[in-house]
Amino acid sequence: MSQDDLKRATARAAIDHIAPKLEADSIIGVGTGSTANFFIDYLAEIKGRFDGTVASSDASAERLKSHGIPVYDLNSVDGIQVYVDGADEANPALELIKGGGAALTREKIVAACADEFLCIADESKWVSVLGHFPLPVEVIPMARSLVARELVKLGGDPIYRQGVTTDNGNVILDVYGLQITEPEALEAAINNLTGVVTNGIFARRPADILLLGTASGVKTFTAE
Ligand SMILES: O=C[C@H](O)[C@H](O)[C@H](O)COP(=O)(O)O
Repeated sequence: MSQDDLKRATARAAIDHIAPKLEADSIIGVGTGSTANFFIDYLAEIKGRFDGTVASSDASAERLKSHGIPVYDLNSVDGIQVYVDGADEANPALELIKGGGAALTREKIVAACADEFLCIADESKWVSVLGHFPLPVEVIPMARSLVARELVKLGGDPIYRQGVTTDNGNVILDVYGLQITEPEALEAAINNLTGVVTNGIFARRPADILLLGTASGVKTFTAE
């Protein structure tokens, strides 16, 4: 089975998970990335069984609209029933690293609004300790060097992601070399640096459920 097959399987499982709970006024939060894209394509098969979506990126909004699925501004909806998104890493507490596609800030905002956060990922994303994947940090452009120096003091090796501007007009530093043994503390410490918009650790708001695509089928995890 290819990695894409595993992503498709977990995206399909997400549809099976949410479909029975949908109502005519349901709003679904939709994430960003290749796994989320498979989810969007399957979501099109059940459009009309929910009201619409809130997207975590311009790219996902465009893909949703291309399928004729309504996309709302977050400020115009009362709540989000479920948020479905991929991840770059997930640990047994369902804490995540996200932002490989530079969408981390809007993803974190939509996740924070959601009653349930359903993470969909292939088994390559499963780790015991977060940090092998370089941690994305969204930074106000003029603060890039300042924040990079502070990240070095925290033990990381930040690399500027050349040529990438986020949907919010900011830049990304990818931080290598972190062994994230205390995700919630590091998430808070990095977010507290002047010039940081947010970082890709999702520990304050971890996933509620992880659907992990494996060679032996999709496995369901809840936080330990
Ligand atoms: O910014 C991007 C998001 O955090 C993605 O959810 C994450 O990078 C996983 O993407 P993919 O499903 O393509 O592996």
